[in-house]
Amino acid sequence: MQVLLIGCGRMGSAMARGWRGSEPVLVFDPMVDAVPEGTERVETPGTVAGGAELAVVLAVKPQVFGSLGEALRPLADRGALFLSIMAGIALAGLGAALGGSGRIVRAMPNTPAAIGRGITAAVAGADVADADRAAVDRLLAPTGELVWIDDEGQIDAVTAVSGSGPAYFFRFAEALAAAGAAEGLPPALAMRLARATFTGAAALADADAAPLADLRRQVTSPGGTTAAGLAEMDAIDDLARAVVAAAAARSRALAG
Ligand SMILES: NC(=O)C1=CN([C@@H]2O[C@H](COP(=O)(O)OP(=O)(O)OC[C@H]3O[C@@H](n4cnc5c(N)ncnc54)[C@H](OP(=O)(O)O)[C@@H]3O)[C@@H](O)[C@H]2O)C=CC1
Ligand SMILES: O=C(O)[C@@H]1CCC=N1
Repeated sequence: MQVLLIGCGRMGSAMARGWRGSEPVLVFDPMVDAVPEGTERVETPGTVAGGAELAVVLAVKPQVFGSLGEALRPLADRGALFLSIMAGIALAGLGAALGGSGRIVRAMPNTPAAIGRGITAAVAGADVADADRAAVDRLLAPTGELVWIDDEGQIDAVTAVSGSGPAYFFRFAEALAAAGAAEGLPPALAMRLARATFTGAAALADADAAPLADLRRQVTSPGGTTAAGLAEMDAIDDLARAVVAAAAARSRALAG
């Protein structure tokens, strides 16, 4: 299947790198100086040839999409399959912008997609056939796991948990490093310890299927240091609730 990528920033270029060699990839992004090796730049997306065998991947910021819908309509008219990874923009809004097309899949990946370790949730529009789902399975395979959901109403929460989620873990590791420095460690050593602990804990959780609560208990000696630290973390549930609620609310607001 030929791919036309609209927007070649962080996520778009990560996906394009994964497709190289397996799918012919055209890129429309007037803002980037160079497109990824093995892909071809196009100047006017609406003139790209191809009908049902063309997949148009929407990877611009949601705020930019409004100015692009008109230019992409000819592709929808010719029956192209659309795959949107934009936060917030609902299938109904995408369909309206594309002149009523329902051959649209709305997906929410995350940045570990760049190394094939992402997780994406996707929901299909009304006119998406089984063959289209199979095409999306193939397109997203290089990015990691894919889970199909039936209820589009869940996408805002998905965005808030896994779409934005990598940033929360990075932020916590940054805070852990800062706390280590405040406790007297040289900042560079504190950051090294925090980062290695973060990636090591993630690798352990990946290698061991035990519930996370069990992995946590394995660290926590009764009456020991971890128990003392965890006792200070009671607010984490409310914090996580506020973080996810804020991100989900922002996702809903981006729909405009
Ligand atoms: N980053 C993430 O973790 C995730 C992002 N997403 C979604 O993916 C989409 C892209 O995000 P991300 O890759 O981070 O964003 P980027 O800003 O890195 O990428 C968007 C690209 O589109 C370019 N662009 C701007 N205007 C146009 C235009 N009119 N036509 C074509 N290209 C244009 C941008 O150029 P310029 O930078 O000069 O404006 C940039 O190169 C967003 O909708 C976001 O919601 C989804 C999941 C995770
Ligand atoms: O911050 C954002 O809006 C995008 C969507 C999910 C991750 N990044």
